[in-house]
Amino acid sequence: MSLYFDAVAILTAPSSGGSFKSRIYSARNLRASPAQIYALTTEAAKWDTVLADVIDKSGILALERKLSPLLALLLVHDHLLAKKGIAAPATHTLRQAVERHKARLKAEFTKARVRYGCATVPEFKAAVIREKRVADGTSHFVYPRWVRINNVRTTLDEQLETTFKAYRRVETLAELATEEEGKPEPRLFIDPNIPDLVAVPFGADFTSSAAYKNGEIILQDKASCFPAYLLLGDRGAEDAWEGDLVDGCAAPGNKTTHLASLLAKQQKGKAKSDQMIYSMDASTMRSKTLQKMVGLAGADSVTVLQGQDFLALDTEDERFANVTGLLLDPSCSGSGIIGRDDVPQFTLPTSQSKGPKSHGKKRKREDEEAIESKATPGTAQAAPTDENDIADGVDPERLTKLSSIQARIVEHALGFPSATHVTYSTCSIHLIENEGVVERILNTKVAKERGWRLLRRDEQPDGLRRWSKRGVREEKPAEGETGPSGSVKLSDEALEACIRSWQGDAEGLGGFFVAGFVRDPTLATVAPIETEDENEKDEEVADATAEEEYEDEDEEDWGGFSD
Ligand SMILES: C[S@@+](CC[C@H](N)C(=O)[O-])C[C@H]1O[C@@H](n2cnc3c(N)ncnc32)[C@H](O)[C@@H]1O
Repeated sequence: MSLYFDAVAILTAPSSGGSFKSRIYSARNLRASPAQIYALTTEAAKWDTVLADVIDKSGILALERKLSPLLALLLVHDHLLAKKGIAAPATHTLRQAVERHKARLKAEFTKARVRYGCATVPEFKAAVIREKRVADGTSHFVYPRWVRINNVRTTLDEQLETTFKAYRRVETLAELATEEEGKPEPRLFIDPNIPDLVAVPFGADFTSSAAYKNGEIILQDKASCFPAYLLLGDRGAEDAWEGDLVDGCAAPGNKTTHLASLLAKQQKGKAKSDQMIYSMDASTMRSKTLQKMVGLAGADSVTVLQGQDFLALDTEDERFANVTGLLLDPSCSGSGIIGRDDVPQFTLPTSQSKGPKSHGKKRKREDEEAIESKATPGTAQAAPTDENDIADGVDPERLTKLSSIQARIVEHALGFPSATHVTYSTCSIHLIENEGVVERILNTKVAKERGWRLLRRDEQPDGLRRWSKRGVREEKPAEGETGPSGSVKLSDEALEACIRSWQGDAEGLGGFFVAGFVRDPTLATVAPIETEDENEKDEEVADATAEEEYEDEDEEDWGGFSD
């Protein structure tokens, strides 16, 4: 089936649970690539009110009987806004049904842009998005576009002089959301917590900039930058990180490339180091994305182990003898991701045609088959929200299984012979996947035997020490709602060591959790300690691992998309 018919089918199917993205990736019977369907539907949804108006005013639904309102909206989106236009041969009947009216459509679109007082399409897009946020009551949330500077290829100063030259620096995040008359002024906020991270207004689009295409800048949400910074900190050339690193659950590669960037910065001015970053992902498809992103970022220090299950990595393997730091960001419920469960809702054109003439139920198969998936925008990097594509939902059983795997993964990391620092992170808001895993880890045999403890707040890198959102002791559903609940028995100091972020506040982030573990030989016990019934634990983990499907294994080759 074609891109547009697939998109219509996905958008009109009854909900089968899970996030919109996971529904696309797990759907069978689709002809177009899931990445293209996702990009088309999410992009078109941003423009729905404008496109519905343009279609209504141009009157094409009354004239083109083959077009349903939703199909017309998707086709007109690509006709007016996709670089290559509609993804179908020029002779295709549906493409012709839209292109016959191109002068009218273009004129109505231009009139709409002028009505919004915008000189360019990107400005128009930003204005439309702003208007929608006011309409749905989320305009007070600040969700900027976060941009990380890749020190492997460039520096913050260099980018301020080039990519962001026309940007005016503002002192607060809120100023990025300020409404302005006429042409919005490009504004830039330099983040006070994460080095080399900046924020720009949400509508800013860098996907066609040289810096983005060359991997000099990487679109990565702020909270997603916490783990690598927590691991490698504010070191300089004098006290640079020693030893190799492992990123055990790495695709699409945001945190791996961040590790490489931090190492590159620490080593500036020093002779080329032979330090290695071993980066892996159990999913072979996602490993390809990882490999691409590492290449784009110029991260030569990274060796990608494609399709490698971190749990199957032999801690005693000689290659890893010098691994001192590990970053673990395993699959999680993704409950902290903004807009995760939103199936795009479309405002549709209203002037409907009287319906297809005689094709009826037997819509011409050739129509569908002739449409090829070639026009939906593709970009060079992963979108920030691509980090967690697998698990979803708040089914308590699922959360318990996820937390078992998460704990098992961190526990495995603590067993690397030379490891001194480990970080564990999720983009989940649930206690069981966060503080619950930390509590479990601190009670493991390996943690006690080897003297692992939490990296205290006062030991954390400056920017994270100053971050105020910390671990929680209890999770309770809000009044009148159902949801996971639970509590942990961690000390106040341990909860202060845990770092959190939440959706819907003035920080401009989604829900995220990270904790650092550090090995303190003075705490190591001599005799092994049994903390749990080992057999029972192994069985539980084996069950959970067996059920942790890599749903994305069927993904077609990743084409990338902007959010
Ligand atoms: C949250 S995503 C990682 C995002 C990544 N750290 C980033 O910043 O771009 C979790 C990844 O862990 C991978 N994964 C899950 N279990 C794994 C395992 N046992 N070994 C290796 N990778 C695993 C999944 O395939 C998925 O790509």
